[in-house]
Amino acid sequence: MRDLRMSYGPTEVLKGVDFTARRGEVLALLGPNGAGKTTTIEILEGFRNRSSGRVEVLGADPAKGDERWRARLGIVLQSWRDHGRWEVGRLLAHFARFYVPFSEPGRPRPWDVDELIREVGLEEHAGKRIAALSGGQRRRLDVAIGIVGRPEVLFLDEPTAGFDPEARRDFHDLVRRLSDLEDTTVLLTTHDLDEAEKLADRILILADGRIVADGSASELAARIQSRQRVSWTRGGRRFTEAVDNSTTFIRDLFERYGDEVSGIEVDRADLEEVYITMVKRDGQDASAEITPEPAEENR
Ligand SMILES: Nc1ncnc2c1ncn2[C@@H]1O[C@H](COP(=O)(O)OP(=O)(O)OP(=O)(O)O)[C@@H](O)[C@H]1O
Repeated sequence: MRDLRMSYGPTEVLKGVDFTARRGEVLALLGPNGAGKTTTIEILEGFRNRSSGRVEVLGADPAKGDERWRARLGIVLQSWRDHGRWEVGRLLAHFARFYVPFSEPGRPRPWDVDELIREVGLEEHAGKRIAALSGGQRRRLDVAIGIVGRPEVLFLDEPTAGFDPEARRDFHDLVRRLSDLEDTTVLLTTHDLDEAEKLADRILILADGRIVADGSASELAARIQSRQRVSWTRGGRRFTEAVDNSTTFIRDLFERYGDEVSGIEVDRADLEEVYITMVKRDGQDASAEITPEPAEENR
C-alpha cells in the first residue's frame, strides 16, 4: 500500500498510509478508535473504494479483484448478523462449496468441514443453530467461515473480542499454525496490546491518518527513549530506581552491597508505553517526550 488516502466527505481519515506485508507474516494493526483501521482493511478487501493511492493484494488491485482473487482471501469482519436459524455445520458446508472450483495443487480448497469445526473448538456445537451460540462461540464460527477457503491472505477485524482466555490462546495457536504451516499472511486489528505483542511478527500503529510505527514489539520498544526501571531487595526492603543503563547500575549495586542484594528485576518499555507515546506524539503535542517514571523506594 503506497500513499493510501481516504476521505469521508470533507474529512480525511487516511492521509498517506504506506506498508508492505511479506508472505506468511502476521501483522497487527493498532490505533485508537476512529483511526481508520477498519477503513484500511475494507479497502484491502475490496469492500470500499479509496480516494487515492496504490494498493495491491496478491498482485491485484482490490477495487478490481475478480472471484478467483477473492477466493484466495479470508475475511472476518468486526461483526455480522445473519443466518440465525442455520446450524453451524450446515452453514460452514454451505460456504465451503463456494471454494471447490478454486482448489489448487498444494492448497486444497475448501478445508474439510469436520476438521475445521474441531480446529476452532466448536465440535460440541456443530449441530446447534447459530442463534443459540454464545458471543465467543459465534466469534469462533466467524473465524471458521473466514478460513474455510484456506486463504493465502487473512484479514481479521478484532477477531478475539469476547473470547475467554482459553479461546484466545487457542485462537493465537491457530493463527500461528496458519502462518507457519500454510504460509498464510495475516493482518489483524486489535485493541489488546498483549495479543499484538504475543501474536504479531510486526506491529503497525495507525494514528492521525498515518502509520506512525512499524516493527516488532521489541524494535518499537527500543525506539522510544525510555529509562529502565530496576527493582531489588536489600535488608528486607524493596527498592526501585529509574536508570539510563541498567547493566552499569546493577554492577555498581553489587560492588557496593554484594550478596546483600537479591530479587533484581529490570522492566523495559512495554508495548503499552510505546503505543501511548506514539499515538500522543502524533497527536496535538508532536514534541511530547516520554517522562521517565520517578525513582521510588520502599515499594
Ligand atoms: N461510511 C462512513 N461514512 C462516514 N464516515 C465514516 C464511515 N466509516 C467510517 N467513518 C469514519 O472514519 C473514521 C475511521 O473509522 P474506522 O471504522 O475505519 O476506524 P477504526 O480505527 O476501525 O475504529 P475502531 O477502533 O473504533 O473500530 C471514523 O472517524 C469514522 O467515524
